[in-house]
Amino acid sequence: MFGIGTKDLGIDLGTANTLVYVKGKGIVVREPSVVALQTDTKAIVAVGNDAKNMIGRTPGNIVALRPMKDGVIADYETTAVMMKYYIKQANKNKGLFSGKPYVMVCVPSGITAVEERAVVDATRQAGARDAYTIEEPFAAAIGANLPVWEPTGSMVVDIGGGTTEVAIISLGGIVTSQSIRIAGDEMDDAIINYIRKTYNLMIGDRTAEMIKVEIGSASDPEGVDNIDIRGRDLLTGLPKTIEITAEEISKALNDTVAAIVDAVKVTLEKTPPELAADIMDRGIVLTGGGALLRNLDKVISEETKMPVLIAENPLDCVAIGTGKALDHIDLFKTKAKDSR
Ligand SMILES: Nc1ncnc2c1ncn2[C@@H]1O[C@H](COP(=O)(O)OP(=O)(O)OP(=O)(O)O)[C@@H](O)[C@H]1O
Repeated sequence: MFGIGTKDLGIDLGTANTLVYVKGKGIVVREPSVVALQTDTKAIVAVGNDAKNMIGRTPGNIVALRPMKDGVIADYETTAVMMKYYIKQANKNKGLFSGKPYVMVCVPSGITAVEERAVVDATRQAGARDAYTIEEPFAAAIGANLPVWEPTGSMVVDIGGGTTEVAIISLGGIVTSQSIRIAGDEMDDAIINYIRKTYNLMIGDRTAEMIKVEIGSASDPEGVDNIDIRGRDLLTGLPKTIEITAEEISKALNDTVAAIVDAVKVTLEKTPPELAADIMDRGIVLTGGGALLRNLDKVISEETKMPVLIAENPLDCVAIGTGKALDHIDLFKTKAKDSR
């Protein structure tokens, strides 16, 4: 069935980052989900890190774009091109696979059938022998080493760039879940809006993300330093530097954090009591880049009265889980056949 040397791939096709996991090797590609194209010919100028560095800095004939939005494909052709590039990259100089690989791709749990179809088709177009999908929070739970196949409740909150996925898992399936299109990108937008309104200063997406990572906090950022940021003064049109405090940024992030906490609470309210008791024992596990926001674990714990843990390597959990799910590919093949 498999070509000699063919290796299967797990791809975490994220709004912010794309990771490729090769069975038996681990994560071999980890790059931003960004592509830079010539505006007229659509020829690719750069993909990944090189393209991300161009965001907000391109001349008129080049555009740097993120083909994924809110966890789903916003630009089909560019997504396929990006995936093709990363599948090739996964094999670069390593000779990991010779034939076309089977590819497992993660998708948000709130995805529509049409959106899921687009992911499968784009993956095939990118060179997969066949493509299967796994729901992101399920992959995150596998990647965080939660006992997903056992008759016990596990709860995972995966906070990515475009979506926050909350799920209760038991016996190899999602019992109840909640997917909201509010996550890291929304935090960046909240910072941009706050700085524009308060200081009449326009900053770019990359600066906003840097501020969030450097001094962002879900609550009480005691001991976090102020930083200087640069942007364009909306009154004079000239570049300007201002100093902002961690308290201000924490306040700017209030609504986004509240929306994430709310999604966790709503999911808990829908959890059957036996599983809720299991989760009380083992705790809620946070994955995804958003899990690294200072004090987010504390705030969720205070609001839910549950223990909260951050997974080891939260940015890698979905990719690891997507890759590990390849060991159970037959389960996913059956599911794919059922829905086709
Ligand atoms: N230290 C940090 N503090 C806060 N946020 C962070 C930190 N590090 C990364 N992030 C944020 O995590 C997000 C990316 O996380 P991740 O790679 O898990 O998302 P993704 O899988 O690409 O997105 P999605 O799951 O929505 O498709 C970005 O918004 C990034 O800014």
